[in-house]
Amino acid sequence: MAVIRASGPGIRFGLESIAGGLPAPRRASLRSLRDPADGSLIDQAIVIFLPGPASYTGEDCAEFQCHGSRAVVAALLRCLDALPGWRMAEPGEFTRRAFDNGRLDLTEVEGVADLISAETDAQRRQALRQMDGGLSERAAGWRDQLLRARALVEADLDFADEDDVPDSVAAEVGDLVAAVERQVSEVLAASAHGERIRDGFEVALLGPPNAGKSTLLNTLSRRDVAIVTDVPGTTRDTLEVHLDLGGLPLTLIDTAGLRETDEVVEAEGIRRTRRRAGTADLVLWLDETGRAPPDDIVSAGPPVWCVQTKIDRIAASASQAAGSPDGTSGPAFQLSAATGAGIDTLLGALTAHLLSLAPTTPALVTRARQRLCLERLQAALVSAGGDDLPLEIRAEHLRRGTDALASLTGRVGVEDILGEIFSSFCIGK
Ligand SMILES: Nc1nc2c(ncn2[C@@H]2O[C@H](COP(=O)(O)OP(=O)(O)OP(=O)(O)O)[C@@H](O)[C@H]2O)c(=O)[nH]1
Ligand SMILES: [K+]
Ligand SMILES: [Mg+2]
Repeated sequence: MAVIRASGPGIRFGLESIAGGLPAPRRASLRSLRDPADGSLIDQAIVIFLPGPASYTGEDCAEFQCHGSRAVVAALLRCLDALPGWRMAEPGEFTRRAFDNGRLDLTEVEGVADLISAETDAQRRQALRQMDGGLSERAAGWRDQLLRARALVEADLDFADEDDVPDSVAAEVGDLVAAVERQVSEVLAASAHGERIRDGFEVALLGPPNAGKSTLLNTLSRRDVAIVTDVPGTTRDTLEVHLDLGGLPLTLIDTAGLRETDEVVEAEGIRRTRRRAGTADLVLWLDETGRAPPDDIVSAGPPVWCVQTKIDRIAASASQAAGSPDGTSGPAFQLSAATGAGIDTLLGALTAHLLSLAPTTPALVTRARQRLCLERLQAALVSAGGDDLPLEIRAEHLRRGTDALASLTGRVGVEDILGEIFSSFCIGK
C-alpha cells in the first residue's frame, strides 16, 4: 500500500471531486477514486478525512491509502496535483504548518525531526520525550513565573507612590527568579548528555601507523569501511561510523596514524587526528607494543584508554592482566581483531563508561540551539537577581529572560533558523 497525505483549505473540495463526496470524519472509508477530468477509475482506496483544527497540521487533512504500485501512485498524484490549489508538499511542510498554526512549538518540531532520524533506542526515547513537549512544558512554566515577576516589578514601578503595592514585592520577585534560575541550571547541567545522545558519543581511535586502528573500526562496525593494508600511513582522512552500543549511539572515528612525516597529505591527516583527539569524548590509544601515548595526547583533554593490539602475535601475554601504562588514568586493554580476543571486554567497558556519563534525570535539552537559549535565559536571571539593582534594570533583565524563552519555543526571533530546521525533514512530514 501507499499512503498519500494532504493538508490545506482545499481538502473538502478535493475529496468531493476525487472520492465522490466527503467521508465521515476520522473514519476509514472505502471509496472509488476517479479522475475528475474524465470520470475514469484510478483505484479503490481507503480515504480518511481529518477535519482541522484537531489534525496534525491544524488544517483540514486527508489521507489516501491506495495500492502501492508506481502506476497507481503516479496516476493519483497527477490527479491531486491537477486540482485547483493543490500542489506537492515541500520537505517538512506538514510540520511547518503545524508550527505556524501553533500545534507544535519549535522544541517539539525538533523532537519530530530527531524521532524520524533516531538510530538507537536512547535517541528514540529522547526524541519522543521532546516531541511530547518535555522541554516546552518546562519552558511554559518558567515563562508564567517570569511574567508574574515582570508584572510585579512593573506594578511597583507604576504605583510606587501608592499604598496598595505590598512591600514584599522585591522579595517575591527575588524568590521567583531564584526558583526559575535553579531549575534552568539543573536542565542545563544535563544538556551535554542530551546533545551526546542526539549526536552520538565520539570515541576516537588513535595510535602509531599500523597499530590496527582501521582493522578495529571494521571489526566493531562489522563492515569493511576503512582500507586496511600493511603499509604504514594507509589512513589519511578521519573516517566515522555510527554504532549502536546497547541502545546508546556511538560515533567511532578512525584517524591517520601519528608519526613524523614530510608527506603533505599524511601531514594533513595527522593534523586532523590531533584536532579530533581534543574534541572526542574518549580516546582509545592503540599500540601493538602496549606503549603509553605521548604527552600531548594525554593532555589533549578527553580521557585516554590504552589498548594493546594484535595480541594473537604474542599469545603468551594474552593471559596476563594489563596494567595501566604510565601517564594515563584510564583502564588498559589487550585485544586482537584477528581472533576477536578482548573485543567484548572493551565493548563492555565502553558501554559501562557511556552509561556512567548519563545524568540521573533525563536530558531535556538536546541541541546546541536550545542550550544557547537557556544560557541566555540563565544569564538574564542571574543579572535580574541582583537585589541592589534599580527596579527598571531588573525589569529589563526579566524582559530579556522571557525573550530567550520565546526564541527557545520559536515564538519570536527565529525566522532565520526556521528554514534550516525544516529543510532537515523529508517530504510528507
Ligand atoms: N595479526 C594481526 N594483524 C593485525 C591485527 N589488526 C591489524 N592487523 C594488521 O596490521 C596491519 C595494519 O592494520 P591497519 O588496520 O591498517 O592499521 P592502522 O592503525 O589503521 O594503520 P594506519 O592507517 O596506516 O595508521 C594490517 O596488515 C592488518 O591486517 C590483529 O589483531 N592481528
Ligand atoms: K596500515
Ligand atoms: Mg588505518
